[in-house]
Parts: sequence; structure tokens; C-alpha cells
Amino acid sequence: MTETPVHPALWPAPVASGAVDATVTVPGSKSVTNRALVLASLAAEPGWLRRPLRSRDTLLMAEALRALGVGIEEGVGPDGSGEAWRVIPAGLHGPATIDVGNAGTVMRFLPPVAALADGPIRFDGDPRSYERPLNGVIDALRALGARIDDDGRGALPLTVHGGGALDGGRVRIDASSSSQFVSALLLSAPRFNQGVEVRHTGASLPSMPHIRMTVDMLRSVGAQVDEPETGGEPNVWRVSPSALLGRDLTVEPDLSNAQPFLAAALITGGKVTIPDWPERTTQPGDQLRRIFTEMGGSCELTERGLVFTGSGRIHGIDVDLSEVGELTPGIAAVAALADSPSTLRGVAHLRLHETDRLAALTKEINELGGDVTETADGLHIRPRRLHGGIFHTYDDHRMATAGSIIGLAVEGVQIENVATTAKTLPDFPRMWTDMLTGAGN
Ligand SMILES: O=C(O)C1=C[C@@H](OP(=O)(O)O)[C@@H](O)[C@H](O)C1
Ligand SMILES: C=C(OP(=O)(O)O)C(=O)O
Repeated sequence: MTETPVHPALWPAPVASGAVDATVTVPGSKSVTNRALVLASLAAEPGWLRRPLRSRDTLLMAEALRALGVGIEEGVGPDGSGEAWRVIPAGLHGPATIDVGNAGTVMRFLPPVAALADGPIRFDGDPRSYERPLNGVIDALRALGARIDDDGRGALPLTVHGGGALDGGRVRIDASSSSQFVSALLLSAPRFNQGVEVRHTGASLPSMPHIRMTVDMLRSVGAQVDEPETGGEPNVWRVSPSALLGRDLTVEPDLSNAQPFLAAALITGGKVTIPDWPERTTQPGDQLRRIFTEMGGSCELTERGLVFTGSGRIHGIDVDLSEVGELTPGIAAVAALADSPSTLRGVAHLRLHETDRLAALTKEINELGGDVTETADGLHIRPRRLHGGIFHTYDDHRMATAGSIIGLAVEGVQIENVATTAKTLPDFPRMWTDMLTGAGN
């Protein structure tokens, strides 16, 4: 008998032989790490970042800030425990070139920082980065006094001609395609001469928890922020000009990257513990406790972390994911294995993420025998008996983890380019097999 050839770029997704029972330590949050790097770089004094995520998106952010003159050094935290980055702010200078890869946080958060530098700062990235919207940031920065050369499409590549300072002031933007437009302007605003007032004028605004995260982290370094959720005007954020403190921050585990492991407990009727799950957090991944409970699991926040247990049943769900769009691929994967149909709504903007996630999920799940249709703002998923095949990932880390979730229950699923998980979780394949063998318990 001849063996099936294994293509080097295809990773045979392991099938679970029984209920998983594992403790999975998840690395730091991408969103927290990249905000913390920006804020620490703009501070008036050095700061520490403990347990930072080291993945493609965060290493690109660190490299970009270094290119502008910021010191980011490897070290152990001030109490001698844990790995840390020491961030030493400095005058921001060009000329410099910044590679954003396909990191939304880098391509959106750094042009405002570059406007504060002196000299030209060129931004470039992966081919997909040219297609992701940046118009909200470009137009707003121009309105606030920055000079930017681009090709007029409202996207990369571009050059920000930093003048060493930015006036700031009032600006209107439509952030319906990405909450990161709002976060980007707020993060640098304490260093604008007049601070900023950002007014969102679009019909909808996705990923509100990520804007809350921006506001919380700004306040934690001493910034004064007025915002809708604490009594401010709807859709208006104001940041006053001020010096920022250098802090000692420990980064929370990335709860969105905990998703595939929680999904494994749900699908196999097993149990997964995620240590250091925060009691309170702005991370959207915290909503998995509610969503995966509705889909059939149960969870308990204990001293050991979040203990999530599957019941052996997986239910479909009708859910608006506009606040937590980045959880959609993992939820779609679980929904494809459920005992009833699902409707995922409120996520039209996912068409502009790492890939067109609505099209990619529809195509890949259907090619395994599934029955998924795209709607104007989401997906209808009717579970079917699935079969093996190649699960293409389109350079999207969350497509790779979504395919791996399906592979737990379906023989013969092969993930194309699993290495793309390095965007936010470089060790994913080893963590996944360790979870299945119970290593690390
Ligand atoms: O600010 C952030 O850290 C993020 C905001 C969200 O972006 P969108 O609002 O563009 O969906 C989210 O999907 C992304 O993964 C991270
Ligand atoms: C949308 C995502 O990333 P980005 O920060 O590149 O927008 C994501 O991680 O799901």
C-alpha cells in the first residue's frame, strides 16, 4: 500500500481521539501588547512591559518603533521575574521605513506616531495591507495638520512627512470599516498640541471592546479621556494634551487566542483550563464565556484560571458578533459541527480583515462538505456531515485555527500554511498537539 504524500505546506490537523483534558498557557494579548508599546514609546519616562506577546504583529510593532528611535530592550521585569521589554522613549526621527506586515494595529496605530516624528516615514507591508482600509487615519491626520503622500486610494503604501509635532484638534471620521481608526487617533493624541476630539459619523462602529481597551490603557498612563460610555456625547472621544507616565504593565493572556483551545473542550466534551484568565478585562475574547456556554459548554473562573467544560453537545447559535468580530472564524468552525443551524451577524467588516473572512469561511467549510452561505453582514451555517480535504488559510491566522478546530472532529483535514498562525500565536501547532496529548497538565 502506498502512503498518501504529505505536502510540506499542508499540516495534517490532528483528530481528537477522546475528550481533551488540558491546561493551556496562552501567550500575551496582541491588542494589549501593541497598544502598550505605542503608549510606552510616547511616554515621558521609561516603562516595562512584562509577558509581552512575541509574534509577527508585535515584533513588527517593536521594530517600527525602534526605527523611529525608541529603545526597546530585552530584560527581566523590575522584580526579577518573567520576561519583559524595557521601553525607553526618545525623540522620534525619520527618515525611516516601517514594514507593517499585515498587522492592522501597526498600519493604523503608527501613522499618527510618525506625524510626531521629524522626517519622512515610509509605510509599506504585505500585498494584503494595500487592500485594507486606512482612509479614516489618513484623512483625519491631514485634517489635524499632517502631510502625507499616498496614491489616493486611502491605503498603503504611503509616506508621512513628520514635522516633529502635530496641531491636533477636532476631526470627524467614519470608522465603520475598522474601530482601529478611532484607537489610532486616541493613542497618540496626548502628544498632539491640542489633543484630539474624534467624532465617528458612520452608521455603525465595530469592535467596541477594543476602543474601550484603548481608553482604559490611555487612562492607566495618566491621559485624560472623555468618552461616550462614561457620560460623554455618543460617538465622540476627547483626549487632552498631557505627558504620559512610564508604567510597569503585565500583559494579559490573549483571550481570542484561547478560543481554539476552548473550542476543543466544547467539541470533544472535554475540559480545558486557561491560567491567568483576567477577572475583568476589555478583551473581546472574554465574551467567549457567554458564547461558548450558549453553544453547549460551561465555565467557571477559579483561582487556577478559566475552567471550560464541554457537555458533548454543540448547539447552533444566532448571535451578533459586531463587538467581537475577530472571534467569528472560530465560532463558525464550531457552528459547522453543531446540532442545529447558526446565524452569525454584524460582521460585514470582516471582508476587509486579513482576508475576506466571510468568503474564505464559506468556501473552505463548503469544500469539506458543509453548507454555509454568506449574508450581507455575516454567515448562515447549516451543519452537515463533513469530510477531509485541504483547508486553505489565505495568510490568515484565524483561518488556520478555525480549520484545526474542524480537524479535531473530521478525519483528513489538512491545513495549508499553518505557519501563518505566527501572526499572533507562533507556537500554535505545538500547543495544539500538547493539548491533545495532555502534555503540560
Ligand atoms: O484594536 C485592536 O487591537 C483590534 C481591533 C479589531 O479591529 P477591527 O475593528 O478592524 O475589526 C480587531 O478585529 C483586531 O483583531 C484587533
Ligand atoms: C483582524 C485581526 O487583526 P488585525 O489587528 O490585523 O486587524 C485579527 O487578529 O483577527
